[in-house]
Amino acid sequence: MPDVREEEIAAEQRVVDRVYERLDGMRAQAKALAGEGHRRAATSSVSGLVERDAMVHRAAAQLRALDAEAEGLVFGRLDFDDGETYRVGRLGVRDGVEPLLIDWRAPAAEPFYRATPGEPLGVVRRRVIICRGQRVVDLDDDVLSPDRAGDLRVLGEGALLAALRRSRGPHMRDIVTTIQREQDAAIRAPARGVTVITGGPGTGKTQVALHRAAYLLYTDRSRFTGGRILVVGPSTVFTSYIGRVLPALGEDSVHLRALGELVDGVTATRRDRAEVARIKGADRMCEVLTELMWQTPPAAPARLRLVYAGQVLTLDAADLSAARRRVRARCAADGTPPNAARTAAATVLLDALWTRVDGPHLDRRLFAEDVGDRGEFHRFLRAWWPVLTPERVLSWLADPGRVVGLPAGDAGTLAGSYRGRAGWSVDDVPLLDELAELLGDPPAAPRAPEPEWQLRELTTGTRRVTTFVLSCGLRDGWELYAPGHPTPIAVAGPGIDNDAIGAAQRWAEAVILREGHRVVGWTDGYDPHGEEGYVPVLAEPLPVDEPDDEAPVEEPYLHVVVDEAQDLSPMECRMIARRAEYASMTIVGDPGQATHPLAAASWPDLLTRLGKRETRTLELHTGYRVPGVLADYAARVLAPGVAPTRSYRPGGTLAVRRVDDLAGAVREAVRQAPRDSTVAVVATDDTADALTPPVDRPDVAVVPASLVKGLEYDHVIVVEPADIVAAEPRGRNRLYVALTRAVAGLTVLHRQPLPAELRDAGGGTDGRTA
Ligand SMILES: Nc1ncnc2c1ncn2[C@@H]1O[C@H](COP(=O)(O)OP(=O)(O)OP(=O)(O)O)[C@@H](O)[C@H]1O
Repeated sequence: MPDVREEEIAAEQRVVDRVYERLDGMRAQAKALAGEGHRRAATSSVSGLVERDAMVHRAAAQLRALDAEAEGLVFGRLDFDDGETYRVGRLGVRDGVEPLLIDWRAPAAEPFYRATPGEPLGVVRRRVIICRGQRVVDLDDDVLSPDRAGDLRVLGEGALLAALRRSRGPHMRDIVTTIQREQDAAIRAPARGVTVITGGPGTGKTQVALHRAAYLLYTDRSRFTGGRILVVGPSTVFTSYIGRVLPALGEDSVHLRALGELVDGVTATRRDRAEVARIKGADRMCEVLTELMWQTPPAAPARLRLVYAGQVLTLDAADLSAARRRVRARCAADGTPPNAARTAAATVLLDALWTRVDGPHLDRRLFAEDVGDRGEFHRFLRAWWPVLTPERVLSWLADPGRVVGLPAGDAGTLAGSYRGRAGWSVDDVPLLDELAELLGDPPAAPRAPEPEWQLRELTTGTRRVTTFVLSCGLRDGWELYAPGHPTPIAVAGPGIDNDAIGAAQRWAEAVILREGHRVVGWTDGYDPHGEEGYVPVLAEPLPVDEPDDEAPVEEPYLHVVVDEAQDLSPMECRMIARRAEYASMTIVGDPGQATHPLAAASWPDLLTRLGKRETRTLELHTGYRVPGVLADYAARVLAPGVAPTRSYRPGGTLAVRRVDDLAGAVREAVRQAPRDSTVAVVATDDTADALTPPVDRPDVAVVPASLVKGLEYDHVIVVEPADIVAAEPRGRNRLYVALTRAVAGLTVLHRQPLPAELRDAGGGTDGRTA
């Protein structure tokens, strides 16, 4: 006889089967929608294409979401005190009007993450349904009776422990089944204003930030369409680690970018040393860059020489410098940026040249017209006042003589960082962004004038028309031409009499409508065949999304999420603030892990840098990554005043070893790490360069300490903590970050004495603590 549990599993299986059946139906519908879209495209009209694109896009998004969510689709069940029951899953699934599955982000699913015995919210039982593929394998029930109030440490303990024990892949997985109460409160906090989410290592801040993005997209879908949430992470290693979580959550309308990727066309992964980062990250770089961009470009000609009215006119280097200063002063008066200042530069140069002209009989205006039109003057002007790119200007900093506004020592350090560099550093990206803003855009080239409309123009050759043209004449029947097309887009054939202008116009109006335009009236006009031609007075586009050849206008972000925000320098804040000007924000971070030399002293300070005011702060207290024994060890280097995290994860092994041969000890520690686990060797950036993973263990990563933030591994081997501390002013925090990456095992290897706080670590410097 099957026991109660098996019966319950079988009952859940029946529901899960129904949901998957329905999912198959939804998939078939989405495929049919895509097919219909392609069929419409066969009409090859503009509106057909637009419609096709929209349909195919919608169908593809639906299919993607259905496929991404197919695994573990149903994961929860809530039983209420009024007898109502429903299932919670990764997607909302209906069968007709009956809701089979509630999307985890829907308000109705909230009790799944919030109900406790003390505050049951009407729930009598909360069940986690554990599936493997489409098969229900286990159930985990919380009975929320008031007599168990205070009994519950976490929600869905069995499922949570199972999730924490699950083996780790190279990518972060979502936590929709096991989101905890305080995390849920942060995920579902209102979108408006600025939400600060803070907590120690492993408390799920990154998870919360990503689930929050998915939640906001779900609850405010009409507002957030077309990629209008920006999520910023500290490094490309980090963004690729978390990159799979969002699609798995069913969302692809999010721009996920590392700090080093925020400027289009640049992907920076290298961080500068702390003393360089301190200079590049400071606000005063704005002045340094402003001074820099008005300087004479290195390749600019040093002399202007031309002949006018038989006289040789010359401007030498000193004259040209003076002229450049005058251009800058003029531009400062009306806020013209350098890239829009070439006209001002021409005027100033002509003024300077005119002072060289000898001859009271000569006319100033004629002189300016003559010289200003000459090719040689234009060539000089383009070389002397080129359009500048941020990359070009920033590279000038390799010359310390160009650094204005910094103490000599800093100027030398800054210039040194640009000599022999391999590509841009992450710390350069805010400077490139600032320069893009400061340099401005060159004035747009004047558009070619529209060809003048010629009524009843007679011509025999083909010509592209600028509006729809209904043409009748040389051939039988009527032909309709569309803007930009040299051949007719529709031919009425002999079906409409050559004299039936009204009928032909009605036919044309129908075709034009299909092309997404509305005709307001007809008049005579250019006829491609040289006979009778009629053009619409106005054929205005219908309000449809026409495919646009022009560069897309960048939509402002409506919400910006910043992870590891404790580390943002003032210049990085300016870069993010530019993208968040009209956006609400979620700021996520841990002051205990702040390593940037210019990290803000507090959240209010950081928000001031971003030009925002805090609206709400939510704190996460429980850590799910680092087992207690490792968390306690790491907390020894935690800055005073920062509260350590309460760890929920059981187990963990700590080994601290003093060794003579560091490289050999690293190899040995790697060898001992289980094969099916993820392993990282963390060392100072300089040492990491010299350590290579053993050839037979490609799964072992050697990670410079500066890049390990936000990542996690089953086993972490931290090499020479004293060096990590000594490498930078906030080296202690860097070490804290390195020590809090391990999910199961931490091995600390050292040849030098350990930093004082870590000495006498439980089992001694040679000990192993479990
Ligand atoms: N509710 C949860 N259920 C299951 N796993 C969880 C939960 N919350 C967090 N985790 C896991 O704990 C680990 C740490 O999460 P996450 O990286 O989001 O923490 P964090 O606060 O951003 O850490 P850090 O500050 O060190 O970067 C991850 O493996 C995550 O999947």
